[in-house]
Amino acid sequence: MEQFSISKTFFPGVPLIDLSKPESKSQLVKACEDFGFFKVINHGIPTQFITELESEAVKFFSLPISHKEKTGPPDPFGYGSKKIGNNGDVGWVEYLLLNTNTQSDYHKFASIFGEAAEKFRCIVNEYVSRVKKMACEILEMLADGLKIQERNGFSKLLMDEESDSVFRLNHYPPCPTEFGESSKNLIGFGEHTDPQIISVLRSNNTSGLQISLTEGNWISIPPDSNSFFINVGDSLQVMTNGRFKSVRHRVVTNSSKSRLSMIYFGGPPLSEKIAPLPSLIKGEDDSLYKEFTWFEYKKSAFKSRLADNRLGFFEKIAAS
Ligand SMILES: C=C1C[C@]23C[C@H]1CC[C@H]2[C@@]12CCC[C@@](C)(C(=O)O1)[C@H]2[C@@H]3C(=O)O
Ligand SMILES: O=C(O)CCC(=O)C(=O)O
Ligand SMILES: [Fe+2]
Repeated sequence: MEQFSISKTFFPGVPLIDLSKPESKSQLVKACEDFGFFKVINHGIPTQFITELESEAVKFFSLPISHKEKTGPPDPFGYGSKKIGNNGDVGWVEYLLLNTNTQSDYHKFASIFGEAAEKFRCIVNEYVSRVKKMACEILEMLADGLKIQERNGFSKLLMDEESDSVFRLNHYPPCPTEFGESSKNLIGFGEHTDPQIISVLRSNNTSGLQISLTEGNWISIPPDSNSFFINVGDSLQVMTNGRFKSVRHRVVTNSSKSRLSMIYFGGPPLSEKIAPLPSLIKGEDDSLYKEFTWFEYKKSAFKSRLADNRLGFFEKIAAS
């Protein structure tokens, strides 16, 4: 028993997956089963699209607060600072939440960027479409690796015109304190799991991201601005009937450098039923989860606190 728990908490390091290698398919499946978290290289996204967006983001966050606030509060899209969600969570972070399918937020940016608003939106759109394509390729390799008949079983949900996906820019300013060391554990973004199917994160070279594989133990993830970090979301955990794990993660502040991250959250259409794929269970009765749509899950998620176990509410209680 003792040995088991030790081996369960042993973390050999972030799985590094080279998407150009044929063996990456089985490595992806293993990483999703073991940790729900991995890093990809040879992802095919030219650096130019990443650095261009990064410099737009830097420009945006360096605007005076009064300007930035004109694009907020996040309703749910727009600029937000410190407050995360609607239920009392706060962090040492400012962010921009954007819709990936419509330009409904465009007017908000036009008011502060003027003509540059169009350029900003173009750069975001270009980046999002590339990252989404990569996310779909990964989801197809995963479906293949799980021997699901429909290779696009997961990816079609992101490809759907109605896909409810989100894009986020997070900026964590340096968080100095008079007491030096004590700023080490300040929270930038509180612990949580992402509700969607898959999240694709790119950050600058400032540390802060941590994942938790066992309660209360946090593993710092070394930053790498040339790679993408991928994490399994709650919806993919459900669609694989718990075989893939939605990873708990958080961001702690840095006392001297600012961290900038950009994240694509690939989600299904609102009306989509989230349930284990038939080939991953013997019968409907073997689903670990009650039936729900993405709309229902999202609604419930937005009523929760960041750290809540959102899936718990949708788990079937084993008959005693
Ligand atoms: C307390 C919160 C804040 C939430 C909703 C709810 C639970 C989880 C948070 C996230 C995490 C992933 C991106 C996001 C956009 C999402 O879909 O779920 C976030 C959202 C927000 O930052 O507004
Ligand atoms: O900003 C980061 O690096 C991660 C933030 C995060 O987990 C999120 O926005 O869901
Ligand atoms: Fe997250």
